[in-house]
Amino acid sequence: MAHEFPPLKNDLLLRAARGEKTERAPVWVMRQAGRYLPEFREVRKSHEFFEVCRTPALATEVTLQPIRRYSGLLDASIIFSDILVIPQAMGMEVLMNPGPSFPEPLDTPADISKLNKVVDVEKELGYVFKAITQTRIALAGEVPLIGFCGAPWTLFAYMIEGGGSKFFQKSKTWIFKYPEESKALLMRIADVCVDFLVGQAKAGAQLLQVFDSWAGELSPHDFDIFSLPTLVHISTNVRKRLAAENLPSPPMTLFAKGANYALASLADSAGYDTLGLDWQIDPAEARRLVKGKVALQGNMDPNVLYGGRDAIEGAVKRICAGFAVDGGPQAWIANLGHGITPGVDPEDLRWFFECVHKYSARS
Ligand SMILES: O=C(O)CCc1c2[nH]c(c1CC(=O)O)Cc1[nH]c(c(CC(=O)O)c1CCC(=O)O)Cc1[nH]c(c(CC(=O)O)c1CCC(=O)O)Cc1[nH]c(c(CCC(=O)O)c1CC(=O)O)C2
Repeated sequence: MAHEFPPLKNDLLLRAARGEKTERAPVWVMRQAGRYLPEFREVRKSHEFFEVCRTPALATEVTLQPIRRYSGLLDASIIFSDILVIPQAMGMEVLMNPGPSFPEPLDTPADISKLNKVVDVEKELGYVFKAITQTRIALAGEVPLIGFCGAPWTLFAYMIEGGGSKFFQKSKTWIFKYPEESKALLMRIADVCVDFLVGQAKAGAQLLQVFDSWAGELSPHDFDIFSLPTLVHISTNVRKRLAAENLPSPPMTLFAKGANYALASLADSAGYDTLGLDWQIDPAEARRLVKGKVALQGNMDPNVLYGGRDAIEGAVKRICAGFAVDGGPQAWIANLGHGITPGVDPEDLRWFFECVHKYSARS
């Protein structure tokens, strides 16, 4: 069922994602609804993390917090959720204490039988769809709403490591010792990603972002074998499924953190409109590698936000100049190179937004 939503008043994000010239760069930041905001910490005092994700009224409230606080400065909202809701939907328990931890990670391929055989995404993750629809209504068209999911390789690593990891020894053991079983599991995760993103688009998400946060742990060779095919599977099938129902596909962004080695090939053939960049690549070099085939998003080091106003202004100025095409913003979404961290002063983030408005403006 298609929903009727209030008309969109600010489409800078969608125009930049389509590669268009814009009067200034649209800006948002990954993790913009979160712990650096006192109003978020207030909600978290009385509600567990996954309770916020699973309760549409709470997810809507925290998604809107940065939009309210930075009214007129932010050009996108992102639905409050987490990449780890997919492993939960596949039957795994995930705790947040305070970082993610899986009491029963997958140890060997025999453990794959513990996962749900069929994942009913509507039943398991329908709460995200409800939150998206409610948030679209509450946004009243002020800015577009982004939906997202984790990429198969990153989720696979979490499911096997049982949480964050420094050396990725267990997940690497899987791909090198059990490559066929690994590829099959990665594709199973990819199928859930497809259902999840299609559901988010139908619920009202206006752009979809896939987070391959641990792509940089793979060698270029192994990325091509264990991640890229699943990323192509997702972009191709999300569009196909929506087209089959005569629905438009929202623009899609891939953030493959640490995989700047793959930028040229991702721009060529991964099937995404925008590639998100971490801070380890120079903007002009990224532009050169993608040859105008995709839009770019990023890429200020999130820790610059701890450096004070002059440092922030200097970095934004440099980045705006680095991404500019013919002297102005085109096909660029300003963002950090990864999520904002909990200790940032919200007023310093406001300054970041103000600097982007100032230095990216087409003269
Ligand atoms: O330590 C980490 O950053 C990753 C581990 C972690 C995850 N969820 C988590 C934590 C604990 C924590 O943030 O402390 C747990 C988590 N997820 C989130 C929060 C809120 C916050 O950061 O203050 C939190 C902190 C929990 C809390 O409130 O106490 C929400 C979240 N996760 C995510 C998103 C999407 C986005 O980034 O915009 C969003 C929504 C943000 C929004 O609505 O504005 C995505 C996410 N979650 C996660 C990852 C994997 C990252 C990695 O492992 O390097 C990623 C993707 C990424 O950031 O690259 C896993």
